[in-house]
Amino acid sequence: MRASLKDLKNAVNQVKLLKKDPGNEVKLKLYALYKQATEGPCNMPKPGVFDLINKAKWEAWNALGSLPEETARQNYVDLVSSLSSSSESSSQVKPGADKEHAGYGTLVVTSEDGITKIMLNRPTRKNAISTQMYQEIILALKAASQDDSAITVLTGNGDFYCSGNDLTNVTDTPLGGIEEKAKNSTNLLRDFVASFIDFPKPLIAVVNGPAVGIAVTLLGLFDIVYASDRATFHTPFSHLGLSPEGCSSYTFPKIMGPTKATEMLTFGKKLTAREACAQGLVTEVFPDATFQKEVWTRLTAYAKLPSNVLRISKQVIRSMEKEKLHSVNVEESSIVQERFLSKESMNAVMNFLSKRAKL
Ligand SMILES: CCCCCCC/C=C/C(=O)SCCNC(=O)CCNC(=O)[C@H](O)C(C)(C)COP(=O)(O)OP(=O)(O)OC[C@H]1O[C@@H](n2cnc3c(N)ncnc32)[C@H](O)[C@@H]1OP(=O)(O)O
Repeated sequence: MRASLKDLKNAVNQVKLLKKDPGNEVKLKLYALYKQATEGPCNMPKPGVFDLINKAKWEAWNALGSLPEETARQNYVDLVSSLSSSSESSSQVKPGADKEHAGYGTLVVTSEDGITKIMLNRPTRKNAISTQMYQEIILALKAASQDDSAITVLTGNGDFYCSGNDLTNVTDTPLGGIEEKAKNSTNLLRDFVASFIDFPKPLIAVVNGPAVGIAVTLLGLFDIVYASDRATFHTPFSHLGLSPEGCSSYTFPKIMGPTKATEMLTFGKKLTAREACAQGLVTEVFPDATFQKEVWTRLTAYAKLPSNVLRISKQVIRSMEKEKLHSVNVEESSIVQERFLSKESMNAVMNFLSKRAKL
């Protein structure tokens, strides 16, 4: 059942009773969701640069875009309920209770009911993957591969699933110059993709909104992909002077055939969720209004199956491909390293950054 207005009111009261201050970032998130749930999309003029607090509030609300009011209400209630349980669990850890894993700056990682959920948590940047986020996802997958959950889920916070590689990643050039930056970045890219290839349990993508770039290509390495009907799938590599990664040069032609894969990966054709489902990249599409409820109900049931059997089935289905996927990953990463240094790629990034600066 979706959260009602009464649930929202109760959750607002619950916030006042929290034992632990949830911190400014979470408070901003609560503010934005409340405004979206009660007033709809942000309709206020952007406050001036020196009005720091109101500007931060405005940005958090505005970042929710056209998120429907009922979804914002549900997200508010869910967030408060997770805060209440984590504030309880800090004083008394109940076996099997929702457990938030500490130590991540760009992710929220929780384990509950046999499911480890890794949520990308940079909603104001549309969950773009910063260098820190690449490193934290590698760590979170490593930890999830060893915990006692049956399945692992990757999803996004806010209105986007993920806007792909953070295009500002290239701006902090090390002493060794741009060549060293390209080498370090593509080593990280290779290790990041390898951690998906090697992940031993069922890995499920809950695609809550648009996905771009590497967030799309990686989907070929997931075991199930559920998408909201609001999600889109876009790989603008040629527009960025880049080449396909995430093993997509191998998985996409296998999944959808070489010509459809070429339209996406070479020509940057953006697919709707239904088109992506028809082409086999997405397992099932759900209406956005019921997406979270339907998906989590189903996953909770799946996670009750014996976890060792789920692991074994995944190995049986995927193990034959592993060696091939690793060699594709190494090859793709080395081509991306060259592309990073190309004029087309540098110009595309500079273009993006200068457009941002003018806003
Ligand atoms: C270290 C290893 C690296 C190896 C990887 C190499 C291979 C590359 C893989 C890729 O993923 S390529 C794809 C990269 N992604 C993009 O090109 C997307 C760029 N962003 C956009 O096109 C748009 O922002 C959007 C995602 C379509 C959203 O548009 P919308 O109008 O809804 O919101 P915005 O106002 O544009 O975004 C809000 C805020 O977020 C910033 N942002 C969004 N995406 C990124 C990003 N990928 N990198 C950095 N920043 C991003 C955007 O600039 C806005 O910031 P402010 O202007 O508010 O400061």
